[in-house]
Amino acid sequence: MEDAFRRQINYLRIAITDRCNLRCRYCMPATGVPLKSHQDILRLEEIVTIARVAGRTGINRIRLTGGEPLVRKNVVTLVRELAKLPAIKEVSLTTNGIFLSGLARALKEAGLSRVNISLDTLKKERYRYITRRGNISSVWQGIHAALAVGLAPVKLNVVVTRGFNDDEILDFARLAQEEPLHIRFIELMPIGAAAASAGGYVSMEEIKSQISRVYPLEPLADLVTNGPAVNFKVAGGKGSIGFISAMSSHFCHRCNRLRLTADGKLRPCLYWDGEIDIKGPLRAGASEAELAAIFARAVTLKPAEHHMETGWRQPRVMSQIGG
Ligand SMILES: Nc1nc2c(ncn2[C@@H]2O[C@H](COP(=O)(O)OP(=O)(O)OP(=O)(O)O)[C@@H](O)[C@H]2O)c(=O)[nH]1
Ligand SMILES: C[S@@+](CC[C@H](N)C(=O)[O-])C[C@H]1O[C@@H](n2cnc3c(N)ncnc32)[C@H](O)[C@@H]1O
Ligand code: SF4
Ligand code: SF4
Repeated sequence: MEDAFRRQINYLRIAITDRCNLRCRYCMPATGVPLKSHQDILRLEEIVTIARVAGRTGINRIRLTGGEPLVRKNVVTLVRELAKLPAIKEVSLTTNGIFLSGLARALKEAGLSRVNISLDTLKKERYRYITRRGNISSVWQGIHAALAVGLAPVKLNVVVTRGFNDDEILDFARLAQEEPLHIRFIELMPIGAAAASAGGYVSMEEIKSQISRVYPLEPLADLVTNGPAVNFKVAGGKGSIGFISAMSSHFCHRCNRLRLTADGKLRPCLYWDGEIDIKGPLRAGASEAELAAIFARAVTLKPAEHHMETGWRQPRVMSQIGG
């Protein structure tokens, strides 16, 4: 589908749960967020129906996110059903990695293509601090399991926060040189729990110039991606380095996506709060053609770009949108 700004929309991010086993400080409050009832959350077969309809409208790549997608019961079955849909060329996953080691093989066998794993620090105590409860060893077990079963390329998402983990930029760059890991530095977006951080992000240019002084970077075109990262090779390295510059140099002009929230709303943009209910019509018996028309309407509502610099006045936090 083409939107009003001539962008091709072919990618759907599905938040399969609003629950999470962590409480990352920039993502949600310490107390968590009020969870939707079981009844309000899309059932797995409903997600598959919506994905099949999405396929009719030109969506051919799906990413599962959340909340934490691996806390959803039967996530492997869901991946298997989605990967079987003829129109869908790729099913990928964004996860905090804590439960990945036990699921990686089954996910791969079910048809998952690849994983992005969130890891903001290499230090055990810092990891516990930023996630308010996580054990970094479990994440490393997940990363190794993903590499072992071939959920490649394995990407690590690193949200950089000034004064917290910006002293680890070179350590992550070294990791990209020594291991087949693709490190993506993400500018902190002032959304949800991070709403007060507008302007406080560490820019891609700042990170890149710090890295370039030690590790020469060359543009890299062939890393599998459906997303906003700009990627570089580290000279002589096994992995790569990417930048997701949502704030300093946004990529909205090449936006290709819609989002589906766990409670069944189609969201045309990460930032804007316009949402269209698709769960209601689905449960009321709408045909697949009628549901496809809802997708088409969501695409027409996509804005040209975000305006995160003007703040965040919405009730949702990031875990309720899926990142
Ligand atoms: N501003 C903005 N940020 C996004 C968008 N999509 C993803 N992000 C952010 O990019 C970061 C990485 O997202 P991932 O879930 O790993 O997905 P991706 O980078 O699109 O995935 P690849 O296909 O591997 O490139 C997260 O912090 C997301 O919140 C988007 O449409 N707009
Ligand atoms: C909301 S999480 C959901 C998936 C999974 N729980 C995880 O952490 O990977 C998706 C991505 O959004 C990122 N994220 C969350 N809040 C963010 C913010 N305010 N700015 C930038 N990225 C953010 C996370 O670091 C993660 O990589
Ligand atoms: S970033 Fe992911 S792991 Fe962390 S609290 Fe948000 S949803 Fe959970
Ligand atoms: S902020 Fe909105 S318009 Fe910009 S890339 Fe993300 S979803 Fe697309």
